[in-house]
Amino acid sequence: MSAIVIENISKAYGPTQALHDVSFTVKQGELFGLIGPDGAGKTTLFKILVTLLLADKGQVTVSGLDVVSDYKRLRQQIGYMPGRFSLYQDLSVQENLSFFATIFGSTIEANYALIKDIYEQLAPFKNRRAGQLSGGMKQKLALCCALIHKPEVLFLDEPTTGVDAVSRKEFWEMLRRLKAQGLTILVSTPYMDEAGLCDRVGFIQNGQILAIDTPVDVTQRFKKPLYAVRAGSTYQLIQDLRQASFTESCYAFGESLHLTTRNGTDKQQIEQYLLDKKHQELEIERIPPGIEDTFMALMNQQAGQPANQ
Ligand SMILES: Nc1ncnc2c1ncn2[C@@H]1O[C@H](COP(=O)(O)OP(=O)(O)OP(=O)(O)O)[C@@H](O)[C@H]1O
Repeated sequence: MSAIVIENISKAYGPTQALHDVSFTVKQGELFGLIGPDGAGKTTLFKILVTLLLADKGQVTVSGLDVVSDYKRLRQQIGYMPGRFSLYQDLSVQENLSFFATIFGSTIEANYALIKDIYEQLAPFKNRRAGQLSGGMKQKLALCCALIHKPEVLFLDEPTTGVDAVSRKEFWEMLRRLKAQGLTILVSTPYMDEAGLCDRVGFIQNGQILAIDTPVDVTQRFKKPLYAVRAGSTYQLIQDLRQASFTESCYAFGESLHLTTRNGTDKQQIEQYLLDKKHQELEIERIPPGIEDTFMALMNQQAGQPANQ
């Protein structure tokens, strides 16, 4: 059964088309990741899903309730953690949590089981003002506040942006535990490494969904051979590869460059070209595509389309 059903949603702000005919569903109990760069339309979509913004066209139901006609009942059943400003900076940890419980007519004690794991990490700081917590702690408190009325569906808009790597990892472990308790979770992120932690991912760019699939299956859409290339001078390497007639795309990925070629150009031909250009310490390896490679290829495909498509 689907917990979230999005059908043909479009939204414009004046001349900016923020969402263009977006449709997809999220299954009950699923951890679904919406992956896309800044400005892709993630926040706009979240605001429509949590009843804070009206779409120009299309329909959405969450837990079987329409986001427009049933918005009051729906607000009781969803938790929303916006990208910013969800906490009262001058209230303490405990006061923030009590406040959010109270506005939903609940108490911290009533739903403590759901937040216990997370709240225990915050307990030593329960009298500290939210504004004085670290980024990672703020995220944990904001998550507790979004959970305190025991929602069925949780919407998390870029919860790990600006949070250190250790806290990001911990945050995703918390999400897996919440999923195990039956929650449906829709989470957005600009970080590709987090995509692999979701049950399914949707790629969004320029207000359009480019692909939806499991993290493993989505990489099957990347059909061309992919090579990781390294050399003594990465700067010169990228210049030369981008000028090569066989290059379709070439990006820096960590320490190496990821290269896709045209017309079946193989490893020997790439090597010969780079040796002719006097590159040293060359390493060329055929590699399987990752989620980020797939997203980049889909984005390029979209960019290559005429603007009216
Ligand atoms: N209130 C607004 N008025 C005008 N344009 C807006 C408004 N809100 C968003 N936009 C524009 O709509 C597009 C989608 O923005 P949105 O915030 O939904 O994207 P996003 O993927 O959440 O990105 P970010 O992470 O930067 O918030 C962008 O081009 C943005 O500039």
